[in-house]
Amino acid sequence: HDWGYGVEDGPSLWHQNYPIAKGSRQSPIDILPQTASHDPSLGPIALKYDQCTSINIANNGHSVVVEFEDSDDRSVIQGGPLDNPYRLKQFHFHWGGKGCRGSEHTVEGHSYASELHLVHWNAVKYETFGEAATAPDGLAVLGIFLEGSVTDFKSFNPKCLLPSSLHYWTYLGSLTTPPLHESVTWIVLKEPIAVSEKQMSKFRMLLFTGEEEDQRMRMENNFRPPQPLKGRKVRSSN
Ligand SMILES: NS(=O)(=O)c1nc2c(F)c(F)c(F)c(F)c2s1
Ligand SMILES: [Zn+2]
Repeated sequence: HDWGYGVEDGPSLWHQNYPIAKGSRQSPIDILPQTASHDPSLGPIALKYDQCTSINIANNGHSVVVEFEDSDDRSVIQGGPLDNPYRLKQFHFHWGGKGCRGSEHTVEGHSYASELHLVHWNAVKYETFGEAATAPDGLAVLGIFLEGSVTDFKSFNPKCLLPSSLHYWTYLGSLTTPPLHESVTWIVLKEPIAVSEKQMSKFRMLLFTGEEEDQRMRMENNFRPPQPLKGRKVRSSN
């Protein structure tokens, strides 16, 4: 891969191969709740994951990704800032090496141990995920913070990964990994979910490299730091 999270290929160098890294709607951002404008026209988000069909789970060298069958509207997110339903394509995580750094979005400078991204695409307007991924209203990613605490969570359907409250912040942004397309309507839930240190340690056992490579690189700190807001408005649901 021509990018990573190390000293030679990390986020501060991505602009060399991906100039949009310095674009006007990059993600993640630091969310300031006090300056987020409450928008009463923002309705609740609706998640329909009941018939969700996961296909596989893989280590793609940057994260652990669970892919879903997206040939129809069986698993969609709609409502909130979205004008039509967006189909669930995959979910994946970002995390740190230890402690509470690891999330991509931060809230008043506060990081969480990890961040779950549920990636959806606008199949009403676009034929394929690839096409949607380059369109300004092509993707909707639901971000959920994971906070370390002593609890356990069972194997899951994404539905049970959700916190009790679906209150959210929303803003127009980008993919947080190359190609960094500015195609994402971000919906970040305010309430984190709890995961145990044991679960976090399982993430950290994943490798950036293949098992067979001699330099076993532990996968950790696979998060991009917050990017300039550049005049964007962050809106808050009620
Ligand atoms: N971290 S993210 O913004 O949710 C996110 N990045 C990417 C990405 F770079 C891709 F190439 C891709 F195919 C994705 F589906 C996502 S999803
Ligand atoms: Zn992500």
